Amino acid sequence: MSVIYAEILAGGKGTRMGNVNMPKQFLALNKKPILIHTLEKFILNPEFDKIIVVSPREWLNYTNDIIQRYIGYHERLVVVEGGSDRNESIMSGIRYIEQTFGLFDDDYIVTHDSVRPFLTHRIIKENIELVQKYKAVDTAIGAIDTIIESEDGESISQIPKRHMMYQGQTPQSFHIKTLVSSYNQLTAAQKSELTDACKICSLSGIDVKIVKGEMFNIKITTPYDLKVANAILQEGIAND
Ligand SMILES: Nc1ccn([C@@H]2O[C@H](COP(=O)(O)OP(=O)(O)OP(=O)(O)O)[C@@H](O)[C@H]2O)c(=O)n1
Ligand SMILES: O=P(O)(O)OC[C@@H](O)[C@@H](O)[C@@H](O)CO
Repeated sequence: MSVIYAEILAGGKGTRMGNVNMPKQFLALNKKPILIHTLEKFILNPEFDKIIVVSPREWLNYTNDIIQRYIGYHERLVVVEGGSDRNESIMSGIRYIEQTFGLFDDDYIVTHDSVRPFLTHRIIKENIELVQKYKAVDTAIGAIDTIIESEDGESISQIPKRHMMYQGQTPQSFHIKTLVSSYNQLTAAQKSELTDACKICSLSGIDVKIVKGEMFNIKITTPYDLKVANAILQEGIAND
């Protein structure tokens, strides 16, 4: 019997959001913290046995307070301390699972950026379905613009075929033991270059399947993104 965990990544500082008084995942979107918008999507899916929120150490109490205020006590929800970078935060949540419940061969985890509040129930459902078959799943949208690669930021090194290019989103979902064993094989240098979690598996030669994302499943990173997010809400663009 599979156990499906959700891990909501809220352990960042949000530096690209500029001079705000709190990490961006706690900023209000239509009078409710971004994190709460995201959490509500996961709570609505009964397939998650546990929903783990990873938060910066100095914001743990605040995270629990806003959950209490906007959601109330929820037996499947738990807040634990994140890590020094995004993948260390993922591993921190997995350490909590191992220490609290143990790790078993049919344990899976759906990891998601807390600052992507517009993910849909379809995306969640397809991640849960595919990860139990294929061990690693990414959520991505086909590139709209032509992607160019530049090694020096001044001239183009190559222009890949656009129809083969995608932009990664989240959720990113994994067979937990596969993710952990792949991560433990990486060097510090390999880990430092990662900007997502699926590359942990692809570097180990594991086939990572793709779930189709949505253009509106944006990651709120800069003040511009926050304006876009408000427009998405006001215009009712994000539909399930
Ligand atoms: N140590 C970290 C770093 C990031 N994240 C989470 O990973 C998601 C995507 O990361 P990003 O958008 O880069 O968030 P920040 O690292 O907070 O942003 P910045 O790079 O601007 O500081 C966010 O929900 C963030 O909270 C995390 O859980 N733990
Ligand atoms: O931590 P950062 O926000 O810099 O990057 C995270 C992104 O890479 C992640 O949200 C997806 O794009 C992964 O495909």
